[in-house]
Amino acid sequence: MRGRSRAIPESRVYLFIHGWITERSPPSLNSTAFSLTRTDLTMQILFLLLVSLLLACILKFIHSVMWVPWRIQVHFRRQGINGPSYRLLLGNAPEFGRLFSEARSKPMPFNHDVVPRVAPFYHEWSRKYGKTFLYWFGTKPTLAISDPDMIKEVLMNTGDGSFEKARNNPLAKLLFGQGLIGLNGDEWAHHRRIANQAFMIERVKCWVPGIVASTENMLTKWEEIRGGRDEFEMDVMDDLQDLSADVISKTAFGSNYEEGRRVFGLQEQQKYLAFQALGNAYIPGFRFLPTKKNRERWRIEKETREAIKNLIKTNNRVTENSKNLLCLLMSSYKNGDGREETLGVEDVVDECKTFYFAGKETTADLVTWALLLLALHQEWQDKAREEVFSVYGRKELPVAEKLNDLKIVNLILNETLRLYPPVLMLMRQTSRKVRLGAIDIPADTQLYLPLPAVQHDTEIWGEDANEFNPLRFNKSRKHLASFFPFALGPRICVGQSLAIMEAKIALTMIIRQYSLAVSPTYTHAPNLFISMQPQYGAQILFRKISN
Ligand code: HEM
Repeated sequence: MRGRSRAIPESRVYLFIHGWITERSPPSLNSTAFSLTRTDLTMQILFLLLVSLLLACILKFIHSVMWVPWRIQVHFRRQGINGPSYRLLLGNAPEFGRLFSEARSKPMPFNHDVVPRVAPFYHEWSRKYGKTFLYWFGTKPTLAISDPDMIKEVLMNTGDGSFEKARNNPLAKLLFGQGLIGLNGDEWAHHRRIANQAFMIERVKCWVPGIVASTENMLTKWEEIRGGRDEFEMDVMDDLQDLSADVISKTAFGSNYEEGRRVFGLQEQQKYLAFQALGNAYIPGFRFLPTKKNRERWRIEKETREAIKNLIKTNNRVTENSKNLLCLLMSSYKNGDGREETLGVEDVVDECKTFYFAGKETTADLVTWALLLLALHQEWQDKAREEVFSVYGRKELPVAEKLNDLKIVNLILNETLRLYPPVLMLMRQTSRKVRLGAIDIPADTQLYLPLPAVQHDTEIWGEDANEFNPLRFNKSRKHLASFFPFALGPRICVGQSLAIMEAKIALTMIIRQYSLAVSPTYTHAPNLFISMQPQYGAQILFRKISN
């Protein structure tokens, strides 16, 4: 027995236990051999740790990409909610992409049944699975809900954390920084209280002369293009985007608006870089790698922030700027419990980026679609022009006090926002388990509120839901959440009054000067590119109206 026990030395016992049995001769018990044994032991422990770590990762991976999605899918199916099946890792992203490319591949007749083109996945899946269905964005479950009562409950939720803004891809932060659009919780509430003060209607009215001046500049350019002809054709999209950028720059930076426009030029470059990245799958951490495009993104971000900070410094010295957004955002306000609140410089920089991102394309889209609709529906164009003549005459420049008298223009803008809402994707996220109507929704489920589909729904709007009929806004609506182009509730668009004011002024000044017709070169193809835009431009024939 003694001989056999000596035949298996201590060191080999370890090796055996850990499966590394070798034919090495037993080391003698001198100090070198002892330290070698300790090294081996450390290696063994490290190896064990690594194996355990790898196992844990594999288990976590299986848990999050297979078990959790399967369990959530079953959870919804038991409640009668179906949808396209979850596919490993990618979810329904490939079908989502395919449906969009198919929809974009061909134009449509000039009617207003645009949902199949701008929300093709909703169109397809709601017909197969019903208006409430579950789909997967990668491993993220997304519940589409179109019942106006449920939408109202989600949007009107006042910050108990049940329905938060869905978290953005970190790259999107390059576009709007840590501004209102991407914030949640107390930080959002703090920014929002100050932004609400800055966008109070009385303040927005002060920006009217600036908006009128920008529109006049645009019309002077159009007159140069006309060059004395009776009729000329123009794609209005780019000019209306420039007008919108000009207006935001003026409202934000007052007399420094030229420098402001340079900053927004940088933002425009950033937008294209960000969208290139957003088009690809997001790889965590990739944005920190010094690739050529990332270095370009960082450079633009640095330059933008520095330029806005310089504008803030200049702004503080110029007293006539006291009405601009920058100044209003830098001011302090008393909150509900009487405490003074302010935003820091970095916060103001983020908000300037946000306003540009949120306000430029959206407002330009509204005016673009309104002009196209008026060009198509001549009877409404005539009615709107008559109203403009009766409110402002043929020469008077629009003033804030009379904008509310433009009732027909208002109906037309509402009907435009119903049929062609600039913002198409409204997303929320449950931060905890919640009950919505009769549905139990687990935490971390995204909610897709199909704004265009609800606004075109024949069950809500009647058989003529896809017709252009501004008069429908003369009657009161049954559901608050059947029309929500600016969202609803606490997160309603902060720039709504500015957008409507700009759209009214632009329409007024354009239709007073020109009669419009749809150009034969126009191709109807509403498209989701950040917001709803005409894919091939908005070509309109303009005919000068003699005074
Ligand atoms: C026709 C033009 C516009 C439309 C249709 C529009 C639509 C919307 C919608 C639907 C939301 C809610 C998004 C969501 O909750 O997911 C929103 C939020 C927002 N909009 Fe607008 N918007 C327009 C113009 C503007 C303008 C001109 C500005 C500012 C200059 C602006 C600034 C914002 C901001 C900062 C938010 C975030 C508010 C918050 O979360 O508290 N928008 N907008």
